[in-house]
Amino acid sequence: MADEEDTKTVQFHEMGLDDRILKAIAKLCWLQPTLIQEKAIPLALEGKDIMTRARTGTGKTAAYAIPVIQKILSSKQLATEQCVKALVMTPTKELCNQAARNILELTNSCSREVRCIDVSGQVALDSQRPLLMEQPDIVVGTPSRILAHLKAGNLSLKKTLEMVVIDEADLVFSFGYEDDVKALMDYLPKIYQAFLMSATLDDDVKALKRLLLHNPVILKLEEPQLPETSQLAQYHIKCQDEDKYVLIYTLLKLGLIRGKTIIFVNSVDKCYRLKLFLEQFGIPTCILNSELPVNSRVHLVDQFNKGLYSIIIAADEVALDDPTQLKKQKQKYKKDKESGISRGIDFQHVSNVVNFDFPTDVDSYIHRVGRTARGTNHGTALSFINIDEMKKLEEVEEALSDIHPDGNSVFKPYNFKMKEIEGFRYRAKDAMRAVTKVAVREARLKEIKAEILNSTKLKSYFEDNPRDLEVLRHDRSLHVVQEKQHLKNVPDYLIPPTLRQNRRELGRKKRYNKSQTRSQSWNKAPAKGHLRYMKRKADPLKSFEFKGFGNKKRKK
Ligand SMILES: Nc1ncnc2c1ncn2[C@@H]1O[C@H](COP(=O)(O)OP(=O)(O)OP(=O)(O)O)[C@@H](O)[C@H]1O
Repeated sequence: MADEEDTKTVQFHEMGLDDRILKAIAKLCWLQPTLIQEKAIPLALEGKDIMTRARTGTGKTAAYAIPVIQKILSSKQLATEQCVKALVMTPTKELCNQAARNILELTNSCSREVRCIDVSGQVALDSQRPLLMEQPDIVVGTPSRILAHLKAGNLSLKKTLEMVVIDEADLVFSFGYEDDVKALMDYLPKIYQAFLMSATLDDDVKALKRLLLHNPVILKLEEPQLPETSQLAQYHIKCQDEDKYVLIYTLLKLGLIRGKTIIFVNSVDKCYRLKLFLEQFGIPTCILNSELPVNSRVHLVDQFNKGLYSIIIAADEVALDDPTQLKKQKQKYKKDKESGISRGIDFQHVSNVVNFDFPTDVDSYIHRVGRTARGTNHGTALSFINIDEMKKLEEVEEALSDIHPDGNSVFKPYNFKMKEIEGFRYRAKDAMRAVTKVAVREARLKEIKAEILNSTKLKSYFEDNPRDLEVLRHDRSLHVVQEKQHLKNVPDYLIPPTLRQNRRELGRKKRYNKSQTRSQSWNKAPAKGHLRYMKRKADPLKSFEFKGFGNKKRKK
């Protein structure tokens, strides 16, 4: 009985939270707190400084945002004057933007009683001054941006600040913000409550702790670095480098990878190469890499989250997006090279992560794969492995051995017989021929051009120089790789016999779904459990019998 009491999750409504926060949580459909939220929120409400280490995707943002909002709402009841009460710092603009949006979601029932602004945007300091003069309750920014505002006198925290948060704390120093954080200390009051949130507790986080926290509670959750196999299924396919293109095309075209998908590659060039390749088969994708301006990246992730795109091809190189930090960031660039794009970004409802190129280290694998199976969602990770990458796979296997303490590997092999898809290989070769160096260069230029046209900074320049704008608009690229009708459809004879049934079912399901959508207005909604079962069943990566794939021996 006592044990039952101990293991019972403390629910949100048992934490003494304001009704408006509970309403916002209900709107987000969060049924119960995640482990880190369950542990951190009550301690934070007691006023403790907290340092946490919790796995990626476990809801660390809400673990600090909920108590921060609760404390601000409570202080409002005392009719104190409007002032900045909380400072939230993260190492990149995207993460600032994301934190501010999460805070907004959690305050959307507070009818602007809690105001939060994100000052990390690429605009002049002066243009944000009026916003800061309004004394928002929460200010979000990178350490260098906050320091710049403090130095400019746009922000004053000495008398009013009550809470300081550093999210993704392990990246703060390695992104070159050490001096800024140290300089910032002079502008903070003597007493404040602080939270350090991190996916790892390394020496940098410990140094930050010494700098910012007073006698903190350390919440180091003893949990595997990635979710259990029941939530996250991890597969690998052993293949030659040149097979990767035909494989990804086949898996996508035959519907073996379905739902929102992030395909990771190891270079920006490869992003464009793969995009141009897939487009010829009528598979639309969008690209995410650190070359794109931060606004475009934020916009893209937003559109992906809204469901406008379903496949992102991402090259995870570090996002060196703050010019003032560039030199410092470059010095430590190597350390976080791999995690730049994947770190901390909350791509929502991602069904699959595909490592087209295997990541160069364990951390990077964890951060890439951590983009799926977030919160309480399920997901699948599939890694293409060539012979040279086997050692890296073993390193990841070793690092994730805590998921399967019984000694079994966390990876399941994805038995795919390459010879079954020979017909696809010819088509892939045909498509690959069009992906020349010139075409890739044109595609990159096209993207930069689109960015220039969309740039708000250059708007006034183009107003004064309309001819330049015209030239840019009409300067069409010479080598556009077109979608090819004959490649778009897959004739039946190309499909391996074992997959034909799968394809028929796919077609039937599509027709069934259409008729369901039509009739749903008068039909009773299916039970949630049934929906979950259907979704799992419909996920071919999980439900398909790969082992029988053209294997005559097994048929016996
Ligand atoms: N209690 C909850 N129930 C269900 N989903 C939740 C809950 N809390 C947060 N989430 C969702 O989980 C996802 C991950 O949350 P969040 O980005 O805060 O994780 P994180 O631990 O900060 O990850 P990372 O270390 O990668 O930044 C988000 O989509 C969020 O909406």
